[in-house]
Amino acid sequence: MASITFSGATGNFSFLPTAAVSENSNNIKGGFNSLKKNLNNTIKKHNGRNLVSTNVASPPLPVIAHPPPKEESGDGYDGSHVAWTSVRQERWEGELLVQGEIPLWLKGTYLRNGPGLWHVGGYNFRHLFDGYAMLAKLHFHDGRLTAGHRQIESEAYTAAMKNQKLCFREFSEVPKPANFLSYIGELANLFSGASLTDNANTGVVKLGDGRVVCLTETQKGSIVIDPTTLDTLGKFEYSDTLGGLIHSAHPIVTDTEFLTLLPDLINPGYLAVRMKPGTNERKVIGRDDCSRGPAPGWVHSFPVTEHYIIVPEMPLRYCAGNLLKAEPTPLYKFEWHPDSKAFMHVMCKASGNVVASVEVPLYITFHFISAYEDTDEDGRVTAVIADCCEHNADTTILDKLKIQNLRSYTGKDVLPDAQVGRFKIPLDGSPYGKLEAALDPNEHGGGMDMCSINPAYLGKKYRYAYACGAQRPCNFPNTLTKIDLVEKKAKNWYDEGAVPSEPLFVARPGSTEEDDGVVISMISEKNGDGYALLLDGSTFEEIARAKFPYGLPYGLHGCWVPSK
Ligand SMILES: CC1=C(/C=C/C(C)=C/C=C/C(C)=C/C=C/C=C(C)/C=C/C=O)C(C)(C)CCC1
Ligand SMILES: [Fe+2]
Repeated sequence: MASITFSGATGNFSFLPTAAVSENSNNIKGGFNSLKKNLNNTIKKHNGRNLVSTNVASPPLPVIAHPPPKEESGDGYDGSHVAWTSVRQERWEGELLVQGEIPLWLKGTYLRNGPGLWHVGGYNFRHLFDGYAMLAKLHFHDGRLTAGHRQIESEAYTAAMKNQKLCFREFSEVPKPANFLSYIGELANLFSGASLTDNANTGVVKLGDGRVVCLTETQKGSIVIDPTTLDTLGKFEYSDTLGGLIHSAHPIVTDTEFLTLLPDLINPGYLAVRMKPGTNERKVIGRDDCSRGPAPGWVHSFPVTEHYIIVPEMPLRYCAGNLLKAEPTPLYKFEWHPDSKAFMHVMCKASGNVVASVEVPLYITFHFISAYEDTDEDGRVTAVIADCCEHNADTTILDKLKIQNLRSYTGKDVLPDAQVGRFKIPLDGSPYGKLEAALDPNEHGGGMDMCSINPAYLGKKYRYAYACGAQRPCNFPNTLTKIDLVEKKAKNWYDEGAVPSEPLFVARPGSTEEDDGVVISMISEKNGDGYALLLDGSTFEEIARAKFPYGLPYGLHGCWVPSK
């Protein structure tokens, strides 16, 4: 879609034709007229306002971003915290005024994906993970910052907008069948995967060949986007015949490969697969049978070391019965099976052989931080260490992430505790592994999730992790935390009322220290505002922030696309 660029006395800005089409507007075609109206308002309001940027690297900039009128969200929610409020409009792009200094070496685009719209045709979704995907971008260039956001045009989103109703099965939502016959058809669609969503609202990755793909847990929800325009380019079609409907939402992606796990719901186990850059074909590395249980454990993410793929087998297991249900069950598509125990498996990347399968204490994790090989004094690998954001084996976190619970914060401390869970998986044939807190959880306020590390340390022994932590009372992680796994200390960033999204570490080119770089996050504020935030990776002090024209909802995961 072409953009229209306008230049004025106070600077120039571009506005995409559908940018002013409110998500609530029933008349999509009428959007262009309202665009023109908004545009005239924008021009009038910005004429003569020449705000000075405090960024010494760039010339004074006009404010070129203008919030659209705050419309009623359409879901009966007045938006007291923008983190849990549907995005105001389908898309926007503009340059932001920077306070502080963006390092001149920071050249590239931070992309962040996440749910952004939780209602359709007057119907409100129940869970955070149900929302239609919204991509946000922060493009850093010469100390300046251009931002934008846009809904991903998945089939699920497009059909919902066209028909003004839910048309595909989301995390907790199921379309209502019109009658019994359509219910039977719906069941058939479920078995074929046709009724599952392709709403790619979880993550975004840059493949080794440069393609940028948004992902969710359904394989059909792999969608290629343009990292500059945020255009939806089309489905990422896997050209192999591996089949299956779901995969891990967090593949491990490097310049040379894409590794992921495909859970097998029929013969409980996992296929580990590899896809090379420039291809769409996944090849099997190996298969890992589940040790126990009626189905594989939920595998939202998994870690790797230099030589191994670590396959987690949580007692929170997929449940085919729950997949078929029309109403959400207490644990959605999953079931908690403590009797089936918990395991960690280690598969050799080269041979596909499973070299260790150990029972570990019960655990709940969605996000692994990283893993590495532990060696003895002779350099022999004796164990694998795998770290994760672990929710004290308590599934209640899933319920806390219901949109209603997030919106109805009363000031009570309701966020369940979490820890940096450190697994030690012996490779000497012993049947048991260990799980312990890697540091005192009070260091990060007891809550924690949404983590990243310096990507150069993927699979290697590392010291620092960046995550969201908690300053209590809270109902959701509300700090950014830098965790030092050697000193067993954390340094925390906090801004009252702020909900920060997953911190992403970008290394300074040529750096030799693990924490030499910046940490990028996007903040949703209680008052409806929001800003991009840059922290120094080493001191964890703020170095720059830039206010968005209006706050954006909370987003899940991001990636860095360096400029060429
Ligand atoms: C759509 C279907 C599914 C979808 C699964 C999805 C969208 C899962 C998303 C999971 C995410 C975003 C997990 C994030 C966790 C964040 C936490 C715990 C933060 C905690 C803070 O304290 C299936 C369920 C796969 C079934 C098929 C259909
Ligand atoms: Fe995730």
